[in-house]
Amino acid sequence: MSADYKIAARGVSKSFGRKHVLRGADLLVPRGQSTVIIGGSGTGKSVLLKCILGLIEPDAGRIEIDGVDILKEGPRSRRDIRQKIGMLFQGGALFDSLRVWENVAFGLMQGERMSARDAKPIAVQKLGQVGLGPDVADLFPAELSGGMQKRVGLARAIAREPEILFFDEPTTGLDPIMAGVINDLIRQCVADLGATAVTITHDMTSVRHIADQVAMIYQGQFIWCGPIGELDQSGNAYVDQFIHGRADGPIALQVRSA
Ligand SMILES: Nc1ncnc2c1ncn2[C@@H]1O[C@H](COP(=O)(O)OP(=O)(O)OP(=O)(O)O)[C@@H](O)[C@H]1O
Repeated sequence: MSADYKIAARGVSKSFGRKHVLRGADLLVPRGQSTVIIGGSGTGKSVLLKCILGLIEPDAGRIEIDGVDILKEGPRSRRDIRQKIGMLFQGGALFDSLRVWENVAFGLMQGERMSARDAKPIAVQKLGQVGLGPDVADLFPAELSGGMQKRVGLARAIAREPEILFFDEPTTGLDPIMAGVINDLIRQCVADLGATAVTITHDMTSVRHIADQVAMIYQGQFIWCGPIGELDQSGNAYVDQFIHGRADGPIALQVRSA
């Protein structure tokens, strides 16, 4: 049954001390589609992606990738599974001491043992895909604007053409035109490479542009999941309030009563 899904997270829970961040989160990610996770700040979206990536160990639940429960696998197998995933972290997470092209080519050179000579042209081509010219390749991250660093992070995520792509707020800090370019690129990765994409974003324009499926998380659980075409008629008051950015509604009431 899970084989229809590239990723199946079931009953995933994670607490940090007394803070219960994920409380039995269930998320099914269809193969070769673009899933977008929406939800308020601090609701556990990044923590869930990090659990799937194996960077955070959940307290309970199952996480299957291609039908394999990764939580039951040993370190080597987990590493192999992680190789399938390209990730754009929220802050870019670039290596300051490496040049831009070395950052982009990092996975190619470390994971696939490609020589610098072979990897550099691929890095330059990926930089081109995110709208950065070859002159940027030899710079260091500190010499770039925040938006440019984000695009470098994106080029790094897609460099190895992974089967799974995670994007944590890919358009935050970008101007609207560049955000459009990045949204197109995410769609292109899914359409042309057949990748399975999971994106976290607060940008509703982006949601409508890139999502096949939308999942909304609230208080550590997924409370609605459906095709993008049904988002406006979800019949869920929490979803409605969130997508329209209304101050009043069940979410605000929860905040006030907290
Ligand atoms: N390693 C950690 N140790 C302790 N607390 C953590 C850790 N990682 C995350 N948290 C806490 O878990 C909660 C959820 O964090 P998370 O980054 O998943 O939120 P988010 O939904 O991605 O929010 P945003 O939209 O603001 O990025 C936060 O309160 C955060 O402080």
